Amino acid sequence: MACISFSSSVSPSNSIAFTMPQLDPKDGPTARSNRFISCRKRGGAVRHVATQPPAAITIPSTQRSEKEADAAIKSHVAWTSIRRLRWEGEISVQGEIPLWLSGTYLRNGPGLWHIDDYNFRHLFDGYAMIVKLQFENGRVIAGHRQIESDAYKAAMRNRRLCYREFSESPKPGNFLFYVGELASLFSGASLTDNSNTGVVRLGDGRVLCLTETQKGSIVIDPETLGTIGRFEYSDSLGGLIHSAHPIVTESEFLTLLPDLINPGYLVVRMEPGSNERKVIGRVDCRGRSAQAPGWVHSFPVTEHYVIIPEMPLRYCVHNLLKAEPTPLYKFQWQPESKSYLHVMCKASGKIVTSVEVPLYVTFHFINAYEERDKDGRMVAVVADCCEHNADTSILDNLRLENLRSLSGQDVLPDARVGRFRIPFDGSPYGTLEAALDPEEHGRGMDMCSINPYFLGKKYRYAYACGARRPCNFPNTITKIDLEKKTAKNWHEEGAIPSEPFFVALPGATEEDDGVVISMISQENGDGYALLLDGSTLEEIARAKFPYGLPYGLHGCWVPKDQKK
Ligand SMILES: CC1=C(/C=C/C(C)=C/C=C/C(C)=C/C=C/C=C(C)/C=C/C=O)C(C)(C)CCC1
Ligand SMILES: [Fe+2]
Repeated sequence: MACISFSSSVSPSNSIAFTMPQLDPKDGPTARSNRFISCRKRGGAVRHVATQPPAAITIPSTQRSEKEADAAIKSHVAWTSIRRLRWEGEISVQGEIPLWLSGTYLRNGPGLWHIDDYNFRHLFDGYAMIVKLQFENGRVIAGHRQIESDAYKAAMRNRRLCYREFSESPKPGNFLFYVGELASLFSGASLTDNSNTGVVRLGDGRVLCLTETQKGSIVIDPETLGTIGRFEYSDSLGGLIHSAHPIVTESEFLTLLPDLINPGYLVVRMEPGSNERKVIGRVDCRGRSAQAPGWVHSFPVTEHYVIIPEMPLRYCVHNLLKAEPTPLYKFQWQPESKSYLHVMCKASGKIVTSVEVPLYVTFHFINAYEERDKDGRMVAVVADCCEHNADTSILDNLRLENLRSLSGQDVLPDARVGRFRIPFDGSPYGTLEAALDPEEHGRGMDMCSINPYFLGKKYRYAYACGARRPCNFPNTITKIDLEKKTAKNWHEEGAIPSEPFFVALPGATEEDDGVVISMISQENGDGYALLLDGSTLEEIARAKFPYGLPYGLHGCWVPKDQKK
């Protein structure tokens, strides 16, 4: 296998060497209390020195600001670009992996945050990298690979940014250089297809990497991690963007398409084996003063309903096309437009209720369920999310400069499990409260998963990343008990865990019977895959990677024999 390495290293002469990967034809078509049940001290150096220094372009540190240079030296591996385009190999296991765990965990996320000496600004700008953990008979084959989106390939070929990323925009000259027509600036052609936010396995076995642009839906091979090609939606629904988190089950793919022209949302459904989305229904935005729909990074469903969030953090068409970054990137905060939740019947597409709720900021809904009275009549919908206290500052917190330079400082904004209750008695208002005392999880809360069997049903447990303060980023794996209103937290000093992903024991009778998988980026530059017991949150096993892992976002599970 071709392993092309590049470095972001500090040489003794105090100059910073950056070498970027070049596409190689061989690479394919291209409460500090006893709630913390585990806490190991791991010290270590934080200098990152390239193992295979290829022809490096050496840039004297004087060409970069002191702050940037300092951040590059001290940067945690979680915020450091991956050094190799791809790798695969067996990794050794400490502990015991249950033999029933048979299949592949895939995790997607940004892996490359620079082009030569040009450094990206934001965590969400990085070029997508997919990581796999293939579990078989207690062994683990691991690997990673860059996703070959058009945006990534164009950047590698032209050694410059060619598409609009989350916070980065190509200089007009660069874009025209690449695409060549001014009209494209206003057509959406300039938006990225860098599918770095998540990965889903469709009911028919196809695996898609996703971002918020529809064109950024990319089919990959779950075994080789190779990019197969763009997932072409065969309908004519149009539009540029969709929710980054469709609801995917064995029988359907549900998603929301925000309408940026006539503010509203289409709720659409796609069957396994098909590329055609069919409209279930449409809801118009209620925020009268707003000219755009609220950002829908994710949304929840119950057994019979789709919940459409209309958040006061709204898309901004103007910002989508602006060359320079704006404080809220592609969005604007419009509290005067208020917050709403709309409830659509999955079967009829009709809006059954729409309520105003307190202002909120969420990226990730956890789950939702229907509350019924003793006669089976609908009383309310309950919807839970990782809620940022109606404060958008988390987006700024996730700028790479902050992540790299504020490590150990207590700057992570507070978050909670926000529980919405949407009454079905005709009341125009819903409520939003913390589902448990946020101190239980250190007032950090994001990157959640549940037992997928409980999707849309009354549930008790959620797994997420919480905080052990002081910290500038969530640094615990937290199991939330929504019934007892308590949390158990796993923490290791200096470690940054990625989203804890729950895999249920086949035939389990308890909701938390299974394992939790997370990938850990360590302070000393190393990384490992971690398996926790879903019930006790005790460590079952860990398997060390031969290199440090950059932070990743969301994952999915591909059971064995259902990969294709
Ligand atoms: C919005 C548009 C785009 C890109 C959107 C992207 C890449 C959004 C990614 C959002 C993510 C990963 C949110 C995760 C939040 C995690 C949090 C808050 C964790 C907090 C920890 O405390 C483009 C595709 C660039 C263009 C169209 C519009
Ligand atoms: Fe997400």
